[in-house]
Amino acid sequence: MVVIGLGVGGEEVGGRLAAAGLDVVGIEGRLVGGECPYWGCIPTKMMIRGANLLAEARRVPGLAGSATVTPDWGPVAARIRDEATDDWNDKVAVDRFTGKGGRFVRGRGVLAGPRRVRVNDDEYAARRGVVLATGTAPSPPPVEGLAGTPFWTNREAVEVKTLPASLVILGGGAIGVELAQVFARFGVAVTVVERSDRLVAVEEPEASELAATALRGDGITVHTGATTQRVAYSEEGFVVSLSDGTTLRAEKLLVAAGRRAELDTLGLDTVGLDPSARSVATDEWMRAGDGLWAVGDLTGHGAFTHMAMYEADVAVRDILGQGGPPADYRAVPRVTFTDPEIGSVGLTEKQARDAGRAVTVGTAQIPASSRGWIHKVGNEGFIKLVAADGVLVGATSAGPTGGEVLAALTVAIAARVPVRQLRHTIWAYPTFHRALGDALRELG
Ligand SMILES: Cc1cc2nc3c(=O)[nH]c(=O)nc-3n(C[C@H](O)[C@H](O)[C@H](O)COP(=O)(O)OP(=O)(O)OC[C@H]3O[C@@H](n4cnc5c(N)ncnc54)[C@H](O)[C@@H]3O)c2cc1C
Ligand SMILES: NC(=O)c1ccc[n+]([C@@H]2O[C@H](COP(=O)([O-])OP(=O)(O)OC[C@H]3O[C@@H](n4cnc5c(N)ncnc54)[C@H](O)[C@@H]3O)[C@@H](O)[C@H]2O)c1
Repeated sequence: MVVIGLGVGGEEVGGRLAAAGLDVVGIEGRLVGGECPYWGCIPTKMMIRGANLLAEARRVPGLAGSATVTPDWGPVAARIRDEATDDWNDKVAVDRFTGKGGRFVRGRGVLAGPRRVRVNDDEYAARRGVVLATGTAPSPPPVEGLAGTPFWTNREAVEVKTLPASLVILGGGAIGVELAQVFARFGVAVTVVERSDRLVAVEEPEASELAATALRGDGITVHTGATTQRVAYSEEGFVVSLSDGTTLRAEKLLVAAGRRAELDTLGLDTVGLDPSARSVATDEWMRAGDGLWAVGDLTGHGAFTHMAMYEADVAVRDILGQGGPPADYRAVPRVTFTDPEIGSVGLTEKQARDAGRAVTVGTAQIPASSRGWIHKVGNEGFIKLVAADGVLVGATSAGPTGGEVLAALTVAIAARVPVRQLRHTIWAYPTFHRALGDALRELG
């Protein structure tokens, strides 16, 4: 086998196939492990951990005495270097892969025909096949003046050692809102510019509203429905002009306006696939063609580490002929790690209605629950359930532990637990997840 891209998905596929005794060549252009450990999930969640500690300390007055909070980015930057990324060195990860029997090649792999891959000046012919796992890269929007300026992507934002005084963020999706809150809580003057009419627009409208309220509560200026007309850069920093006449000035500019799979340079045409496509289409066994599999971000099923791991598992079982269930995307969970956390799984109410389902909805507010009331400051959040044909088809769990509460909802959707059974389930008192019972009672 040849695996192109040893990020989250590729390392899992390549490592497991090598450990099973197959002859595996793994090709990686940057760092083995991919975006998640070096510039994604792990370092950003370390940043969020620091930011949330500051926010909790600021909540001490009125509940537990007084606290003097002095933010310092130093420990966060050090932890990212020392504990998360080894200063962006992947020796440990490369050794992990070769230790399982894989052959590692550093370079950019390109398909050169069915079961053939070119990398550096070599060409590899795979007897079994090729796995594509090349992920996604930041995709800056076509805004006049932006190209050529030293704007940040998530990579520079994670690598920052000294915080700027001010920051404009283009994009209010998952990256934009998570990092906006982090930097604001460390004292940066942050402005978020979002093109669509709400933040985290893939989520329920109630979640977008909650995110906007939370960000504004952290002193962040939020512009939604905003068109960025022009970006200019000089020694004094960035000037971002919006089409409504607003001019924003900031020391740094973070572009978090989406990511895309770089498929045009992957040689897809040599295996009969469209190099201008946004994603690589697969069947339910992650097969993209004869002797060709694709896993992770580039399949377009959801750009999450747990999705890359899930698809890697399906592909490995298919390649090794181990059987088990094929890919099922009914219960894909996702968590945006703002404070409050916004977890969701399955369909939104609108998606379910647009699919022609006869939908019922139930909601409960976390502050109105016993635990929310006890928690007091920082208790914002809600549960929203979307049901059709007697089972849940979608749910949102937002709150101080929104991502954790989501687990029960993911199981309910994945296992098609009947709503009538959920209604008669005992939810421990006084937990945040007990609000599920309230939302179930509201379900029409
Ligand atoms: C800031 C940020 C925060 C995130 N937070 C979360 C989170 O909290 N939870 C979550 O679930 N997900 C999160 N994600 C998403 C998560 O990082 C991705 O979904 C995950 O990394 C996808 O894994 P992958 O294997 O598909 O791609 P990647 O991890 O991107 O790996 C692809 C690898 O392929 C390599 N490559 C590309 N082209 C070639 C080529 N031609 N030849 C050789 N190598 C190549 C790349 O260098 C890369 O190492 C976050 C992402 C970002 C950017
Ligand atoms: N907690 C998590 O699981 C997590 C965290 C971060 C990232 N991720 C993954 O990484 C992916 C990429 O994150 P992202 O936030 O870059 O993308 P995104 O697609 O989630 O959000 C991008 C946002 O930018 C907006 N936008 C696009 N062009 C714009 C412009 N010119 N001006 C202003 N706004 C503009 C879009 O409307 C959208 O809301 C996510 O989809 C997610 O799957 C996951």
